[in-house]
Amino acid sequence: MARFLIVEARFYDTFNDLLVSGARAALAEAGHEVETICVPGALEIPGAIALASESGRYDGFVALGVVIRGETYHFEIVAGESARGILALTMDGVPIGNGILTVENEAQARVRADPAEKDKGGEAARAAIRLLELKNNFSGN
Ligand SMILES: Nc1c(NC[C@H](O)[C@H](O)[C@H](O)CO)[nH]c(=O)[nH]c1=O
Ligand SMILES: CC(=O)[C@@H](O)COP(=O)(O)O
Repeated sequence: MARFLIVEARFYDTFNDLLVSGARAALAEAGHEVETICVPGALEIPGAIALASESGRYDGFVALGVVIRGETYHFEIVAGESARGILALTMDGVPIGNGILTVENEAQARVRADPAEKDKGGEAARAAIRLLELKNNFSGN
């Protein structure tokens, strides 16, 4: 059993509830413990994971959030830089699954957040589980 932390940017409650539900179901199915914390937006997720990882209290992380395109370039920043920050941590050995939806509208978000549809929350959790398995295998644990 491992301990995972879900770090969610709770920008859209309805979609986040669906994403968290899917991630929790995947982690429970694999027999892992899970805690959840909230941050203001997707840009804060990589920093929150970095801080939590330094604590040594968690084995893996699931990043969840919803970024919906608005009128300005800010979408590219929020979507791209949150992903870049997560990948930088992953490349540094932190098992993270990225379930931050980056979509054009709410209809696209709903289909991807719903565990009965594309289940991107569950998908991100399974990715984090797999990365932790690889980390443990490569380190001989
Ligand atoms: N527009 C969305 C944001 N924007 C907020 C940023 O993520 C960040 O919190 C702010 O720039 C302060 O640093 N965040 C989302 O998660 N989703 C959005 O659609
Ligand atoms: C993804 C965003 O940051 C977006 O929701 C902000 O909307 P806008 O670009 O219209 O300010």
